[in-house]
Amino acid sequence: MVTEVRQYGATFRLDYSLVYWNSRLEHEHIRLVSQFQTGETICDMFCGIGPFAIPAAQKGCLVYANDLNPDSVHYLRTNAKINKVEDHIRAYNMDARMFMIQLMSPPASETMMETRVPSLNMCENSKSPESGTVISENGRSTGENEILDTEEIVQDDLASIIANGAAKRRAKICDQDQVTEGGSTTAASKKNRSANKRIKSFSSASPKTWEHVDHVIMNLPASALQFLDVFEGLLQRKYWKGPLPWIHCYCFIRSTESEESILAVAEGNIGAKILDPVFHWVRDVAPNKAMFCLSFRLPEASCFKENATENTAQAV
Ligand SMILES: C[S@@+](CC[C@H](N)C(=O)[O-])C[C@H]1O[C@@H](n2cnc3c(N)ncnc32)[C@H](O)[C@@H]1O
Repeated sequence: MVTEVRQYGATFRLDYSLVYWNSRLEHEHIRLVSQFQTGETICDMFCGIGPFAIPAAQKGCLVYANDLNPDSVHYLRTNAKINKVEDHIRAYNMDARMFMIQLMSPPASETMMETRVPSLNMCENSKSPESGTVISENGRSTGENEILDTEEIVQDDLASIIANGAAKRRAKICDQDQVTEGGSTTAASKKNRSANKRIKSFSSASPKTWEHVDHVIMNLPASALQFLDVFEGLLQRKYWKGPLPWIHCYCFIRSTESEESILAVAEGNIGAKILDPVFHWVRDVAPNKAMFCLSFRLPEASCFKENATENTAQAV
């Protein structure tokens, strides 16, 4: 059932049977976006059909928006067009951990004139490395995701990345014209050539996400806390410029839990102490359960951990 809803001046087209939508979050979407400044770079790890991404883009932010549900990404793109903000939105269809790893990995050819920008590896065609990673909050279809059309992420590495935690990985991005799909290899050179043309056409205008992003949105309240481990060792100190990003991680707090216990879980997953956390009550979802947004600046001790280890190893 395709319908259109309006939120604060933006129009959203969606099919309720295929994607997640909750009108009760309207105020929260706008509250968070009001914290963003024009020109900032935003990563939305669980974007749905774009209720954060579209207003942020309307505000003049550049938004890297990802969802594992291909139908969500389809409607995200549709909504970007309807609201005339396509230029400010980069859409991805992959697992949220892989999305962050890919965005934050500098391309091998950083120093070359023609920089390949992993952040532009947008997923009309992308493959989730773990089909089992769809969380029930996606609301709907798990759908088979597609294939990365410009770069190959080696599947074994991705599996070990997830298994070992973000601190032990760096996604491999290869300069090959072939894309591996579930063990078989598909020739994709023609497709890649056209994709690369697309990349070159706007890579100069895109910020280097491995150098800076301002905010990361994680609205998957039942399990976003578990995804915080992706930040451990995610950034490379030698590339990063400016302040570290704000993380906005949605979660549920039950009557048996407290802000302190949730913070302990977040710190355990991120592998560092979180300074000055801000808990914002969003809404009660049940008599004993409320939705909150935990916002904090990514701790240096977490995101540069891998580099610290590497440096130590080198020194030895
Ligand atoms: C609670 S909805 C939030 C959607 C949107 N941000 C909003 O506020 O309406 C969570 C979204 O996360 C997506 N999702 C679930 N598991 C995911 C994963 N592992 N990686 C990326 N997206 C995922 C779902 O498809 C769903 O659209």
